[in-house]
Amino acid sequence: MQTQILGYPRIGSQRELKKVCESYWASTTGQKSVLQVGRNIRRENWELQKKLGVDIIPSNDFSFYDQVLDHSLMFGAIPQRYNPVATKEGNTELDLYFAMARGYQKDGLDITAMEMTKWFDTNYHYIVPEFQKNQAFRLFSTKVIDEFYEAKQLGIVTKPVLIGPVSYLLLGKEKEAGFDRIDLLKNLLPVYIDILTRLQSLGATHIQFDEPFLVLDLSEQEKQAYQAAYQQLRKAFPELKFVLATYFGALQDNTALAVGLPVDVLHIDLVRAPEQLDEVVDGISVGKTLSLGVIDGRNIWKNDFENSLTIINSAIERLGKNRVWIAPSCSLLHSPCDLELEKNEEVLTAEIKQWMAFAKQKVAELTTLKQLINEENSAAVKEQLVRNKEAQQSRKSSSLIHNVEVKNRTNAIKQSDSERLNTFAKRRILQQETLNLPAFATTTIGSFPQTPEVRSWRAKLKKGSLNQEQYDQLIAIETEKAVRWQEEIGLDVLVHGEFERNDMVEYFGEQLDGFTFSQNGWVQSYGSRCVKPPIIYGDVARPVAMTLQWTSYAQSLTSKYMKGMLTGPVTILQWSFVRNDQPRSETCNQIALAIRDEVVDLEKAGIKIIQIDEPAIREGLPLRKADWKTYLDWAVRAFRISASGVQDETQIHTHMCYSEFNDIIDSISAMDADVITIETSRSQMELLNAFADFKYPNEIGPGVYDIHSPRVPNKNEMVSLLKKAATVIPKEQLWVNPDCGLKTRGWDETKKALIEMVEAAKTMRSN
Ligand SMILES: Nc1nc2c(c(=O)[nH]1)N[C@@H](CNc1ccc(C(=O)N[C@@H](CCC(=O)N[C@@H](CCC(=O)N[C@@H](CCC(=O)O)C(=O)O)C(=O)O)C(=O)O)cc1)CN2
Ligand code: MET
Ligand SMILES: [Zn+2]
Repeated sequence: MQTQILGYPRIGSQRELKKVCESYWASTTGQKSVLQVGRNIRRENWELQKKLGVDIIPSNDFSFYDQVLDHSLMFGAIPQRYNPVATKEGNTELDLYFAMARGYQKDGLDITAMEMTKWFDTNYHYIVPEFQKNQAFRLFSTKVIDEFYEAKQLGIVTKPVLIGPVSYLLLGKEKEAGFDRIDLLKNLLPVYIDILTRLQSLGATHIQFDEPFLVLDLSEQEKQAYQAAYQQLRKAFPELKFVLATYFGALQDNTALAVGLPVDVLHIDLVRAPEQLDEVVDGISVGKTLSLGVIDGRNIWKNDFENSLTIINSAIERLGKNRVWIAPSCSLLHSPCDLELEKNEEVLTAEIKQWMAFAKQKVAELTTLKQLINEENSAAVKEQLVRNKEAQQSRKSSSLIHNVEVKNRTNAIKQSDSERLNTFAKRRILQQETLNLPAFATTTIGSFPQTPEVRSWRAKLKKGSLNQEQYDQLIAIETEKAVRWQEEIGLDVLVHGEFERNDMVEYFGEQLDGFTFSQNGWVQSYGSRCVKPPIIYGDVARPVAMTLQWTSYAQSLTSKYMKGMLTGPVTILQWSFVRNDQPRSETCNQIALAIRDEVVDLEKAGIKIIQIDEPAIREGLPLRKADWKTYLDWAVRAFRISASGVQDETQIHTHMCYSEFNDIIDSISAMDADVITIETSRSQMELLNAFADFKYPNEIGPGVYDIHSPRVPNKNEMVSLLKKAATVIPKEQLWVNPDCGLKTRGWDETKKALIEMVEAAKTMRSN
């Protein structure tokens, strides 16, 4: 029995990649150091996996920004608008690559970035491939080949990881009418063949194809594409061992398809979908190996060895040891790097830490499981099993986890707790009277630039070189500056800027019972941006108000409306590492009650507009349609519980980004927020159609500019987006705002862009 890894975190255990990329973008370091950091991270990852005893180690799981974008560059799927960047003297392939990811606004060029969206149900974002009708593909970037060679030079023969051809096409988007992207398969396969030819000649023996779409609902045509693609690849490479990786769910009705594809190893996710084991084992043909994803790649809890051994042994009984591999459930991209770096017991106590495993520890667990199976039962290995049992037992019986009051309160939630007092139609009249806002009211989504300076104050507070009072003073000044500036440029509804928050989820987690934290448990979210998801280990409660002080302070500075700014229960749940000992819905209700109390406190303090962000509500949607309703019912209800403790006059906003709303618009509507702000600019208002078709009754702020790119939009382009919006949504319902918060931007570009945005709103009013 062998072990494999599908992918390893690539940010570096000290976020080296983030740091060097950001310096490169700021022109404070050269390309050489970027490439060097990349090489270092790859080497460390390979050598670590080797040292920890992994049999099949991946390559090409590294990326400077995003693995899907890597593939677009590899296949030469480079939108034409980047030609000037590609041909400009002095620009390298990496410059072209970053231009596609982030847009390009220099040397007199002004080119928008490619769209970004969520990677399945994770908080990772990928760059969406753009396809034209007669899209041609050719081998452009040789990264996968170079990295295989690089590892080989280090003495490690790796398994190159490719996104499979069908999933790659399905991840993309048609940029003109008149074709279906799946029909591009025939153009694409020759490039795969070219790549595999080169890899094989360099000595590759195994190739991993990631085909996560196999756990989604597939059309007949897509199923046929799978057959066609893998038969053609198999025919071209009878010798190479193909590892087909599925993850994030069960194969279900695609089981027959998946087990029938001409590959050598099939990987399945047995953490998300343990129930699929029997059916897959039944179906898999002689000669094929099954890779069991038994270690959770999406959470930080220690593996339960006894449970895993049962699963593995049951597969071995029927397939034999030679036809079974074991692995983490999915790429470890979604796990933090190394628990050993967590040394501060005041942050993460020893009791809770012993229940956890990060990427490196998961790799070690994998080897231990293999040793236990292969009966390399040295005393040390047996000892591991005993200690693992103790850790599981300690968690089950810990007094830290349960809070009777919280359980009683969630059990007592009534229907009326999730309902506003009156319908939106009635509330709207009252809110208009109270608030008296202009048409095309302008606002922002909450955060203003988290400059290195602001972050450094927090770092100093942690280190003790600033005390709480000094820190608060600095934040107060920054907040006041932001308030004054918003007044000056004439925004209608102001925000306090979120300067006091490290992250919109972690900040709340830090103030809630039942949460703990890591100091260095970073996970890539997109590009160089990382999150440090809080860890929910027990029942959640709010001991004291969380945002009252800063919101009230900001409101006291101005006679304009200050929006209260909260993160909603579904998003806090979705962006945390959650308990696996109770249903997610239960944890979500506990959080909802905590947020509800905060909303009520803000209202009491005179805050008239309160935004409850739910950017992750779409992301949490199950991958299979059959499971949607159950999820949407509890998720929408949790949001409504958090929002319904207030009077009709209090205006509740919500905000979402990266959301394909078409298929869940009724649930979005059922959230019954008075105003929803959404991300629409990168898709040119396309997303609004769902709201228009549904005749969405409440107010909407479609984002008029992309905040993920440093590019500054001008007034005219925002006016034209707003005009486009006004053709599908009655203008009385429209707000004007950016796509999302501005924390990742600098002040210079933020100021310029918002001044243009306010001007755009004025133009709309005068039309
Ligand atoms: N959780 C979450 N998920 C989300 C979003 C989000 O905002 N939060 N937004 C969407 C897009 N994703 C995003 C994810 C991360 C960031 C982001 O800005 N991340 C920051 C880190 C934010 C943070 O936690 N900052 C901390 C720690 C900052 C830090 O790095 N400190 C330095 C020290 C700084 C110094 O000495 O000056 C260090 O620890 O080394 C703070 O401000 O306190 C980053 O990567 O740079 C933005 C968007 C979707 N998913
Ligand atoms: N209020 C948050 C902000 O402006 C919402 C972000 S959604 C990812 O940063
Ligand atoms: Zn957002």
